[in-house]
Amino acid sequence: MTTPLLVRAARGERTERPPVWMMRQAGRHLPEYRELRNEHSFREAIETPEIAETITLQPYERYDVDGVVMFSDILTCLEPLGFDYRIESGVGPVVPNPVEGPADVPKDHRDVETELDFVYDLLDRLSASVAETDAVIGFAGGPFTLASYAVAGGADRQNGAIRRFRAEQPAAFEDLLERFADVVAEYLRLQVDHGADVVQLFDTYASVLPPADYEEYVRPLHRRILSAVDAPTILFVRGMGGRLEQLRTGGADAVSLDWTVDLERAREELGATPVQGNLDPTLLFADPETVRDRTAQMIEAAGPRGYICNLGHGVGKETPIESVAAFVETAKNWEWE
Ligand SMILES: Cc1c2[nH]c(c1CCC(=O)O)Cc1[nH]c(c(CCC(=O)O)c1C)Cc1[nH]c(c(CCC(=O)O)c1C)Cc1[nH]c(c(C)c1CCC(=O)O)C2
Repeated sequence: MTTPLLVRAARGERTERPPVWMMRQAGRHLPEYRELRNEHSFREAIETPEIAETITLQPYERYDVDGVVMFSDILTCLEPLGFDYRIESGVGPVVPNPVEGPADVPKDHRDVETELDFVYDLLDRLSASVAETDAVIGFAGGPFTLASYAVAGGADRQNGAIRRFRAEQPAAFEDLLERFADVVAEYLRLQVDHGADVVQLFDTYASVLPPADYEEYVRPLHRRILSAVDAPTILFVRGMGGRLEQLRTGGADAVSLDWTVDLERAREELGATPVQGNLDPTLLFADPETVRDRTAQMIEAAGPRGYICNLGHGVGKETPIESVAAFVETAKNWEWE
């Protein structure tokens, strides 16, 4: 069996060129995605394995990236805990039955494998349709980010609702995070059973907590979740540039950095820890030549060992295809001397 390039980089190996994929590579910047979404709601698309497979493979076919990220959403993990959700166009995620007080914190969760069987069906398909040299990437949301949606009932600037909940109801806050951690640990563990070669944990919003609280409530859960996963793991939390040590010790094999972090300095601070990132996604609105230059500078700064070429966050909605292609090609044509 051939080990995918992306897996080798996530394990910290030196690779002949950096593997490349993009967060949110399947989605609204692709006309073929928008076309399919005209016919199906978001929930219908992620819950129908045939449709989710088609969407997952769209960026693979168009750009020949080194990994496909299963087309799904972090919000699926709300369901085993009894929360409903939908994605409203122009609004974003909506949770119609949010947590309002301690009594709304679930005591237990439903069976993850049964509840989220469409995800496992999707992964079975992807492991059959993706080449051995390329990686199938699974993922889940982190407990803080999921709890933020469950408490705020939707997107929430600065995550004020969950931060206030933690102050008013500290025990319930801790319980809620624990419940999500249970679901996410099981969810990711099963993704690997169904063929995920790598998994990424997105606790995107967790850095809004003060560092001491992050240390107390969030990091131990990341470590617990990731220790249950029998495949290379990547941890993404936005805004951790000043706290790289907290990210490095989160229990993942590799860390994913946002675009505000200086890659060369981060490499010095992080030592041997593999890194993924971190081109500013809005730079992809520049012309392809500029994108090539900036991507090359980034790869130079990262160096040949334990590095996965990616953006610092997801591909934006109207991003021009030619510039995305220029980003991917720069990594694919790279040769370390
Ligand atoms: C916080 C978060 C969410 N979802 C996700 C996160 C963590 C990563 C991050 O910080 O970006 C993760 C996510 N969401 C999606 C993917 C898989 C596809 C991929 O990465 O290629 C992944 C990995 C698809 C999606 N998830 C969503 C879309 C857009 C759906 C559409 O309108 O067609 C996609 C492609 C919906 C969604 N779901 C969520 C948001 C904020 C939105 C966008 C709302 C909007 O802009 O209307 C919650």
